[in-house]
Amino acid sequence: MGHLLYTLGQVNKKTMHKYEQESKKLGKQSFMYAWILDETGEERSRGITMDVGQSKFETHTKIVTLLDAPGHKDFIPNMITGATQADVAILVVDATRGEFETGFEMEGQTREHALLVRSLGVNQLGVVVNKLDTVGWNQDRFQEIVGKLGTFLRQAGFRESDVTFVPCSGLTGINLVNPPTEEKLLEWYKGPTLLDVIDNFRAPERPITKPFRLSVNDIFKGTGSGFCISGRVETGLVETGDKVLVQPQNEMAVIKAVTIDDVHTSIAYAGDQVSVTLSGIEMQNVSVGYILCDTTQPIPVTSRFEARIVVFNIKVPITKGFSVILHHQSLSEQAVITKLVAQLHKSSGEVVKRRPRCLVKNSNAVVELTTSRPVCLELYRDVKELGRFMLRVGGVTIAAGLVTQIF
Ligand SMILES: Nc1nc2c(ncn2[C@@H]2O[C@H](COP(=O)(O)OP(=O)(O)OP(=O)(O)O)[C@@H](O)[C@H]2O)c(=O)[nH]1
Repeated sequence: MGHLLYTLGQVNKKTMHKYEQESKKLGKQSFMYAWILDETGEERSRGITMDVGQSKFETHTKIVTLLDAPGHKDFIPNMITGATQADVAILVVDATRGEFETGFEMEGQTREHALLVRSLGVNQLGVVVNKLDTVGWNQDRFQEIVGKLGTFLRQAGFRESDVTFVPCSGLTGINLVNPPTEEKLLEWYKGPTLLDVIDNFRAPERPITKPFRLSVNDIFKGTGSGFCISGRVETGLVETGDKVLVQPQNEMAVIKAVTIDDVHTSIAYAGDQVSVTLSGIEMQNVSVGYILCDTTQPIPVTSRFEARIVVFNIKVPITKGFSVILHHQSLSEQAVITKLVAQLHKSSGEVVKRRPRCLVKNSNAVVELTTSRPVCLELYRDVKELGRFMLRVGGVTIAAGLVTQIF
């Protein structure tokens, strides 16, 4: 993605030259493009993304916000933060022999990432089959990956027509932005570049007529009075001067300023990534994961709710009293599965068993959850974006869920 941004002119030559020199000094020159999005010293020295990097670029038909999410399994909570804000996703796999296989095995991250983005509501996917230069642009290798991953993605709930595979080399830049000149690739590939794939995504519909909700992803001191929070407007719209309710804190605040991409604006709509300056509330009373919302139609706050869950490939069956971490937007909160209400048929959704003793891998169920502190949730049928969540245990995602009832 760093190389794509550079080719699109989003990074100036001087900065790129600096990254090249500095990465060379550390013996990590091959990471010079990764440094465009990995900005912290630790990310650069370890050579991995840890937090969500954000940047912007344009295609023929769209202005795109890129959220570069970490791939390493230690940073899945950050990846979830990125994925919950995403309309579409690009899944990058390494075509090098052995590397794709490692990522695709049971414990690898390729499956988990694909399942997570699908469970979080992303249904259009571009799959970058990267590093094809390491296998001499071999068509059979590309097809092998398309075959294996394609089958898995269909099982994960992606429609075949919504998934596009694209052969690339992030290092050399081949087939990222410009049509390839590499002879070995041209022999068999006539498809889109990565930028074309992004340009061809359908723009999602924005729920701008629903009551205002903004999920807080970051909090920081601004330059003037008050402080700033950044996040995505999930539903509705927000204007400078608006009074908003900060939940679950149940405190009022005033929007002093709204900025999108560092430019002041008076109004922001559902789907916009924004920073807003808040006043009338103490900075320490706002946390990541909180929701700013409409004062007359506030978001429900609860510690007990019912949900339909899809259980992933777990080793230990889920029983009543099971402790989990609930991931909802940017929030992670301790929770307990307090009731196993019913086990459902995987495809029809009909109840196959009431009050099951346990839930095994790959099953569907209705459960009741209790969180240790109140959280902001919506019913999935009212606001999809705020009615979804993930459950994790010991660093592993065990289930994805939809809120069906709030108590
Ligand atoms: N040979 C080759 N190497 C590549 C290619 N793309 C990336 N690399 C190298 O792979 C390494 C990892 O690149 P990153 O961009 O940090 O990979 P990432 O997938 O973002 O990894 P995380 O930051 O952990 O999510 C760097 O040394 C890159 O130069 C490619 O197409 N061909």
